[in-house]
Amino acid sequence: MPSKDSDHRNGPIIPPTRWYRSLAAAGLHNPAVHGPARHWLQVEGSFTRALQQQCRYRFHVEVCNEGFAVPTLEEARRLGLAPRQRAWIREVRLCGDSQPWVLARTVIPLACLEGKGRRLRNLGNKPLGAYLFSRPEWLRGPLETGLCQNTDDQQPQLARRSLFHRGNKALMVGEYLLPTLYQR
Ligand SMILES: C=C(O[C@@H]1C=C(C(=O)O)C=C[C@H]1O)C(=O)O
Repeated sequence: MPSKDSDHRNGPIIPPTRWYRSLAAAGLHNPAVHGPARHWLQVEGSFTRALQQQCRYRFHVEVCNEGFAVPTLEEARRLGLAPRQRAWIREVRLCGDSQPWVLARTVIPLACLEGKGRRLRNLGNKPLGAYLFSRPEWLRGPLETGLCQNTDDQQPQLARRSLFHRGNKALMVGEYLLPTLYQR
């Protein structure tokens, strides 16, 4: 997938991340999960909605990359996909009051794009959360906590992700918190 953000000069990028089943498990490796980011790592319901509530004047979604691409091996395993199987991958910045607050990466397997799911390819700047949370057939699984593997303090350090299920189909949403969100 062509990347518009192939280096840090263009702003934060989605880093390699190690995923844990719970906040407590991640906390054994990095106690920062219990700091000011903790609230955001545990938000239930729509993350978009929670961010909108923090804005003084404007929330918006900026699409960075969107298209068919091969998920990482770890993502493919988590979603039960064959290695090298392509999926629709959407990477965005969730911005509050014109500042990037969260980077998000969503992996949508081909099976999810069939039928009504084809709309998932045409979200543009509309938040995915508005789509998922207005359709009761989509159910969220448990939240995982991620520890990002980099040292630059402008980059995401902590993340969360979950699968959304519709029947036997699932897509995966990862949200990478930028320090600008929780160090305000
Ligand atoms: C899953 C949600 O959707 C949000 C919107 C996204 C997008 O538009 O690509 C990505 C991740 C989310 O934080 C949510 O609001 O909970």
